Amino acid sequence: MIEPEWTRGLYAITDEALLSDDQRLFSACDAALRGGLALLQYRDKSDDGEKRWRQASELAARCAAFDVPLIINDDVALAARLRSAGHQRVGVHLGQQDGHVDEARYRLGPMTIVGVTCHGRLELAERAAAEGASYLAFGRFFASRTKPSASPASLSLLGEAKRFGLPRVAIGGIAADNIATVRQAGADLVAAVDAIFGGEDPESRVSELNRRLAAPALDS
Ligand SMILES: Cc1ncc(COP(=O)(O)OP(=O)(O)O)c(N)n1
Ligand SMILES: Cc1nc(C(=O)O)sc1CCOP(=O)(O)O
Ligand SMILES: [Mg+2]
Repeated sequence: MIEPEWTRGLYAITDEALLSDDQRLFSACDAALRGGLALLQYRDKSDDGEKRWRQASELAARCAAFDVPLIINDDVALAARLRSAGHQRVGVHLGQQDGHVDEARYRLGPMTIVGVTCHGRLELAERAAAEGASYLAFGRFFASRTKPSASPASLSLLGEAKRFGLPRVAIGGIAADNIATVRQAGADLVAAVDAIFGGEDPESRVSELNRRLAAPALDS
């Protein structure tokens, strides 16, 4: 089977504190897309529904121009609304408290990307794989400024999770100086917030992360 292009590479995640208004959000995401992303996740923990709809629909259009899927964090209803509005390459990321894969698939369609947080636990990955997840996210692997409270995970998980046959995402404190480590440990996709959006010039940051990601993993 030919792997879809989104299954390897860099996965950028937005943050409403770092990208605090529409202009910053859209220009930073455009720059990151120009640098070369496999996936972009819209992560906004506010309860401002009007803002979330406005920003997510604009990002969906910008991602479509780069042929990059947009993943909506937590919110299946928002993803469903975007799909109804014609944004077909919109998926969802679910944490352990964010609902079930089968329900998301039922609402969003069988081909939709539905990613699942598995923290540092293979049994969560096994369950997510059995329920039909599109990718398995593990972390955090390093100290994270964005989510310091995230529980730590061991790098050896990434190799062990190969048996599920799904793309493995590594997240948490990943930056230019450690991205090769998670790649070598088996990550197919590497997710980052601060390393991409935590300073000037997201395009150069993404290019540099991609350059360091290019080394093949030992288990590929
Ligand atoms: C790619 C990716 N991996 C993990 C997470 C974390 O999801 P969750 O545990 O639901 O926590 P919040 O992001 O909702 O705070 C993620 N968003 N993306
Ligand atoms: C949203 C999120 N989830 C995590 C997990 O471990 O589940 S770590 C994290 C934050 C990732 O941001 P940064 O790249 O800035 O560390
Ligand atoms: Mg969540």
